[in-house]
Amino acid sequence: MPKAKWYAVRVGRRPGVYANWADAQRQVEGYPGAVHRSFPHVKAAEGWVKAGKRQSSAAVIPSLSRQSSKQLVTDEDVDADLPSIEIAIRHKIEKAEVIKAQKQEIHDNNPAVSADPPLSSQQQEILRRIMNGENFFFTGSAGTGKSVLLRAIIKAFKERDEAEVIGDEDEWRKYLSGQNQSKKKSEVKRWKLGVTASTGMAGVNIGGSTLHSWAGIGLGELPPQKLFENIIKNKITAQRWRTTGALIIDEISMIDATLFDKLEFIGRKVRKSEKPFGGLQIILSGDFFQLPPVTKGSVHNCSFAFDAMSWNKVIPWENMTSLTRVFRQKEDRFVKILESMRRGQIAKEDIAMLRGLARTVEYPEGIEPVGLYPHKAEVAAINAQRLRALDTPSNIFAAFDVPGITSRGYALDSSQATESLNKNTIWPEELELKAGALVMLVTNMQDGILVNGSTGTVVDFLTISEAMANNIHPVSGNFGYAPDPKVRWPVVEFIPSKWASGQVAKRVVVPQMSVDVLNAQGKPEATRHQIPLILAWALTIHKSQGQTLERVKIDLNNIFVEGQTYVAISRAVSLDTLQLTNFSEHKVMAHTRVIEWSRRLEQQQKEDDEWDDLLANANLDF
Ligand SMILES: Nc1ncnc2c1ncn2[C@@H]1O[C@H](COP(=O)(O)OP(=O)(O)OP(=O)(O)O)[C@@H](O)[C@H]1O
Repeated sequence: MPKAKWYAVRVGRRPGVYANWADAQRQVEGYPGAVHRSFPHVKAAEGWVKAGKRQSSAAVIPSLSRQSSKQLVTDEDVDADLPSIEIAIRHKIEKAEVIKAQKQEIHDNNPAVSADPPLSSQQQEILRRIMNGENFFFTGSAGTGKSVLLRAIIKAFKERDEAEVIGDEDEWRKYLSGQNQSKKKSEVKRWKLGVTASTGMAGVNIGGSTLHSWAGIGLGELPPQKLFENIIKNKITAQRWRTTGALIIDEISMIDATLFDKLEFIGRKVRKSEKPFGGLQIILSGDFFQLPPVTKGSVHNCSFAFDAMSWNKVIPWENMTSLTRVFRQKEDRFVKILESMRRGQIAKEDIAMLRGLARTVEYPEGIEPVGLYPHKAEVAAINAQRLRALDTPSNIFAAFDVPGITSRGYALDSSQATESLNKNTIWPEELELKAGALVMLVTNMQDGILVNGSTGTVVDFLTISEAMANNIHPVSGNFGYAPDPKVRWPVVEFIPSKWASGQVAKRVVVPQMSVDVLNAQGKPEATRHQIPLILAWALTIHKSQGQTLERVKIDLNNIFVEGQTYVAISRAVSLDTLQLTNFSEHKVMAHTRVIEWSRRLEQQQKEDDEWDDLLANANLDF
């Protein structure tokens, strides 16, 4: 007899529980932001639908209570008239339920996974070798598709080891605490792939955690033996080290040599194997010519991961590859300039040409470029001043943060969750918007057209139904909760992404969505519900790393570290849409040790290629 299934529609035309998919499908198909799933028991399905109703009201209360403009709330909105103490009490009660329901949700809404292009043959070959179990380091200039390849690797692991990729934390806990002994150890699901990055923001971008949190090393400053002893005291962390099959570390350029060696030592000790990292497969990605490790002393004297004593044992020369094809920029001259700038060089004729880019670029749709600056303080001041200058009403959207569990198994409180989200994501705790504001999207949309870095202007504030009545659709992302139908969300006119897709300008409504800071088990440590926009008149170069900006204005006046000029300029897609002020030859800086090391890598690759050609052409008749 086939198993019974109940179809629960939380958000759709008529929310409820349906006995067959055809009925449920009618409620969700084509419905923006529809949320549904199936259950084996009717009670569970009903409970999930009810929990959804509570969640969606709880989710918007904090936003409503802090909106400065009444105009945002429609007349039927009763919550807005409740006394604030009553709202606070209701919020507290409902929050507990929200957290409970939140934990049940499988977080497959990874914002990083949008429609990526097919891999090039070089990307495919690296993917093949990694899936074959080899340790690997792939690098390449900005825009050569490192992030695209990384997402493909994560996807391939997930498809191959489906059930085991994330593992079941609760099952592990039970097993480790002596419950659940009916199962053999080999039957308990376990983690297979560690997805990490050197910084929280890079971790969020690939749907992973920080390397520090995965490894359970805190700041990583203790001696290696002490770190090892601390790790084995925490069963969850120790088991993670022992049972992970492969570990991804993105933005490896920001990990220093000492930390790399410490981690390699811990790998051997915890996994009781003398193989590098104790046999854990290591997959590294990053560009040493971009931003260097954050060091306590002078940034110019930092040590890089490739300086580590264990580096060559972990990654032999033949397992390091530089991606060669630049996809972000299409103009040959721009690609060549960037390539030499990456190495700290610039030709005389290019200096003159780059100085000439100080002009103002006029754009047909009137949407301004994003400004990139080295320092946080100047960014905040510019955005605040530009917003103040607009005489349209101000609308403030407060984030709703939900605490989760840390990698070590501790529950965060709400202020810790907010702290973690502020540190590890770019999503604002409070977002003030006005019609006329220049904004940037901070997540990838599922259509693959609007991406992290797409910019546009706020043109209006509308509820979802008002927007739909005007043929303006919500962005195609994962909302976490259904967008509150009573709130007037910003309508944004995004610039045409000709370079990415050949599409024309898009006017869309951007409601509240969600972002997770994940713990090492792939579960949320903290979740923020907020509109995924930031003000974009100014942005730090640091935060722009990894982004593609169609229109960009860069001021190099206060550049202070190697790689900064290169990171900033390589965000642009063409020289026509780049405005560059305060450019001078000495602002182009690359770290001398990175230059030397990279030369050796290229030399090695050249020799390998020559050998391959030689062998291919040789008449080897054995
Ligand atoms: N195989 C490919 N075919 C076509 N376009 C690609 C391919 N790989 C990457 N791209 C595109 O090139 C752009 C840059 O890709 P990506 O962000 O992965 O580069 P990156 O090397 O990670 O850059 P950065 O170092 O600046 O972060 C993206 O728009 C991406 O969609």
